[in-house]
Amino acid sequence: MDPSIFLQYSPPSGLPQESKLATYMNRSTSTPTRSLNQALGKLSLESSPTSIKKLSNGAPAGMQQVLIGEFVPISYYSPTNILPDSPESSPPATLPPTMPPMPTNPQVHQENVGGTTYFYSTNDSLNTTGCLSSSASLVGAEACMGPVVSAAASPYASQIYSGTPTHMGAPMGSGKPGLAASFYMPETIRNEIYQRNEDVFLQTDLRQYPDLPENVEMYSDLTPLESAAPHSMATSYRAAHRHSGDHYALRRLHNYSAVGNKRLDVWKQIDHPNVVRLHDYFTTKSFGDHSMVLVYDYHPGCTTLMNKYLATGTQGPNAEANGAFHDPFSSDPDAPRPYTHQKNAMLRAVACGALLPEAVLWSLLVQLTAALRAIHSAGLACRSLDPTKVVMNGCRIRIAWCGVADALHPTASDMTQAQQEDLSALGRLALALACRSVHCDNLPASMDLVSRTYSADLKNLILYLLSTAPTRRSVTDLMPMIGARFYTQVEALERRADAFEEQLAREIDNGRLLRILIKLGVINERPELNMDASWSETGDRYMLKLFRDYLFHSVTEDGRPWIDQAHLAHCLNQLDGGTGAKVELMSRDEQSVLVVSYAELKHCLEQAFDEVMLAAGAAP
Ligand SMILES: Nc1ncnc2c1ncn2[C@@H]1O[C@H](COP(=O)(O)OP(=O)(O)OP(=O)(O)O)[C@@H](O)[C@H]1O
Repeated sequence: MDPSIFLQYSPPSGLPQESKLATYMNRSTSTPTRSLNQALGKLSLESSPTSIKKLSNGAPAGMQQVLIGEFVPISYYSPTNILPDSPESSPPATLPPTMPPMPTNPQVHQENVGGTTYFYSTNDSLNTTGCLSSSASLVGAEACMGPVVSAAASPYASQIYSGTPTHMGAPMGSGKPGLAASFYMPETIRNEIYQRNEDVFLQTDLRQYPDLPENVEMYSDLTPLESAAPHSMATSYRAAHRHSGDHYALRRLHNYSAVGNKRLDVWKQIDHPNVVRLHDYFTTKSFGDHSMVLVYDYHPGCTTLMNKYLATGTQGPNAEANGAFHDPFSSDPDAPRPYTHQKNAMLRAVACGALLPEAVLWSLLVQLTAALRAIHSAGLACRSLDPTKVVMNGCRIRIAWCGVADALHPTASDMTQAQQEDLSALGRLALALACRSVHCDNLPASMDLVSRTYSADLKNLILYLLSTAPTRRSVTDLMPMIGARFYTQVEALERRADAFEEQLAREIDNGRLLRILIKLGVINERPELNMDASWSETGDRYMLKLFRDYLFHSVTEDGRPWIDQAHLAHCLNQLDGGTGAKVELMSRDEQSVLVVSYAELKHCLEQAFDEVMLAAGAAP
């Protein structure tokens, strides 16, 4: 923009009455208090929207075109550019203790430049007000959408995405990652999250289960997790809590006749990342019998270790994809037959790369031993550690349905023996995973495979767990065998946490911008409010309407829509921050330009939205 076009001009008095801005300006009671030069000095043109060429076609005769250089999307993610005058950039401690209200009629200076009228706020307190208003409205917005957070603790100036941290990006000099990669979530994380969401919303055809009760105590929408086997003693369901709507996994024990036992209350206390948490248990007659129901956390997208790593291709959905080991003694006629015995089949598995990498095995073992350590130190035993009762989603495994054995056998008392059996069960599970077969009865052949393929530590750990010596074993004895692999696991988890934190940093502002868009949508072009048909065309709302036009309906010099998503996000961030940066809004009749700060626009937005909310909550 060439400022000389303003400087040479001596302003006429008055606002063109045909301009719709007159409606807004009529509310002003003040007189101009500073010169156009002063006002221009305050303009932040680097981020000004007027770099959009507008009005070239069909501009009324005599009107001065506001022609400014093509808008160049500067680095919107650089805090120095995005918030030139941001009042929020000063530390919260410097804010005045009280919050002066936004003046309803800010002092406005107006200038007509060759037929285009410019309006400037001359209220010097605007910056401060904008800052405070933004804090206030943050609380307002949060109160409307969720828990209130301390506005002062999170100034908006620092809430704009600052780019991928170097420790997450490609190393310098190793070539640029694609632009898309820097804007979008990696496919792996997206797929993982989508898969979980899909699982929660997946509806089973409940006509197949006509006997399912509509409600079971506080739970409804029961969906079987597995097709029921005939004469089954237990059935699993996903269900929604009737009050909170949260999903839970229910385990129903059919024809349950035992009385309650205290161990289930101890199970409820176990809160461990590798144990599916028991929340509640109750007996019910909703299924037509006397059943006991145990209520667990529901982990969407789960599959059992059996299905993931051990089932043959026809049995498990993931098995084929993961190169599952084909059991040489499978009853499946299509399964490859061994030409000699189990050992040969295992060696063939090694040759075709179907065995799990050792790092995966250690990751599973570290998690399982962590779970057992928590369970045993609580004075409990798992009693059912087998691959069908360990579930997995992502890289996390959890022992499922803990406490069911205690519910079924409340009088079983030898806990020490049960814990020893847990360790043996862990040994069998480790061997099965190492051989990728549940048929490891030929122990020498299986151990031979393990020693040929994996480290001595893994072999020793399995031997220790399977040992039948009378000496008492403990899960803590496994620690030296795991050794430094524990650090590998911790490092992998930290890297994963880094990746998720990086994604969170990218997406964290989306909700904030959505809330602003919702507010604008609620206000703009509302046909009428409180019987006032001109509501959206007057006062604060008119400014917002022009801002909406500016944001979404800008056109290039030759009339084509001008769309730059970075610019959109930049403007919405400025609005949310209520910064002192100025924006020039053109009236639709192209006769006037209103120069306002984002602080003023933010105030308008909050006022108008509050009005709508008030009207919405009013008694009919
Ligand atoms: N807490 C949980 N959250 C989500 N899914 C789970 C949970 N626990 C288990 N599952 C899933 O539920 C499905 C059924 O588990 P379940 O143990 O009932 O299998 P099953 O083979 O039918 O065993 P059983 O014959 O003993 O009932 C499995 O696919 C498992 O992945």
